[in-house]
Amino acid sequence: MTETLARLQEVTRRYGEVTALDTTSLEIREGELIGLLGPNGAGKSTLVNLLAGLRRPSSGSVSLFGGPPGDPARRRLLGMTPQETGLPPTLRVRECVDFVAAHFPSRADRDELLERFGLTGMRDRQIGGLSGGQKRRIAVALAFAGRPRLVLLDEPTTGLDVEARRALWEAVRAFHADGGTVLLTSHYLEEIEALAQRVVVLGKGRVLADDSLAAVRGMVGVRRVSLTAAHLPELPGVLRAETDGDRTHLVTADADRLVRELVGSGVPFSGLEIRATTLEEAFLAITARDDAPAAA
Ligand SMILES: Nc1ncnc2c1ncn2[C@@H]1O[C@H](COP(=O)(O)OP(=O)(O)OP(=O)(O)O)[C@@H](O)[C@H]1O
Repeated sequence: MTETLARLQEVTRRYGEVTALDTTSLEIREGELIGLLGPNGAGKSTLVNLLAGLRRPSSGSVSLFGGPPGDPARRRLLGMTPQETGLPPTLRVRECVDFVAAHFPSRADRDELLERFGLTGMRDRQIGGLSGGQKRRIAVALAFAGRPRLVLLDEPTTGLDVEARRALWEAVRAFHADGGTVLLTSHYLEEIEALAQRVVVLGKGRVLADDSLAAVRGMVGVRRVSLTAAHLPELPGVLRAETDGDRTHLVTADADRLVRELVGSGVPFSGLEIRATTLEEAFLAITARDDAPAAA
């Protein structure tokens, strides 16, 4: 049976009046690559910090490798890149990797690690002289320095250009292919689609969906209806509308009804296309549904 590496059970975390996580349960099993998706303030960082033992729950329980996350022996099996990191500016890149690795009993090969994250060319440079994106790449690489079993990456590629982002995805994939387990949060839906097998959608501190990428899309059943028309009447069930040149794109949970109404309205249109949604559209539909008043 696959081992559970980390678990939140009915966890609530409050900051004063704000409930950042609301009776949330989640299990991370060995070998998974989980994408944690949610709008600003959904509770993603709070969840990551609870798993890393940096915060304690207001109620409920959190376990990491079968015990309390604050326990140093357990923390040594965990790699983490928080949302914001400060790196010592006077250390050289290789020195910084060695310094972090020295805290772990099992260490990644430094030069291999630098190579994997595209940092070989800057190994002898002082961190203070590097760009924000370069520092971010180092901060992510450091999460892997102690050969962790589980890695938590909180928005790992924020601020990186496309090339650096792709290099980092490759490194995460390679770690996962070697049997590593990863939980990553991201605002880049493309990133979740590119990496994750399981998607957890958080909204207002609650798990709105926890399933495979395909299932999360299927669950909301959202379709994108595109057409060209000079003028469109009011149509039912439109979750979002966008125009792109002369094309109009309508996101809806009931494409059949929308098209019936459109045809019934007698308005001329052409180039009708209906397709499955991207994760972004599915995600917007899930969170929109959560905001909607309960059906009578
Ligand atoms: N230290 C804190 N003190 C007070 N409120 C906090 C604190 N940390 C988080 N919060 C609040 O808890 C809620 C969840 O925040 P959290 O940072 O976990 O969300 P997030 O999903 O990571 O957001 P983002 O995508 O913007 O990083 C927010 O309303 C936030 O303002």
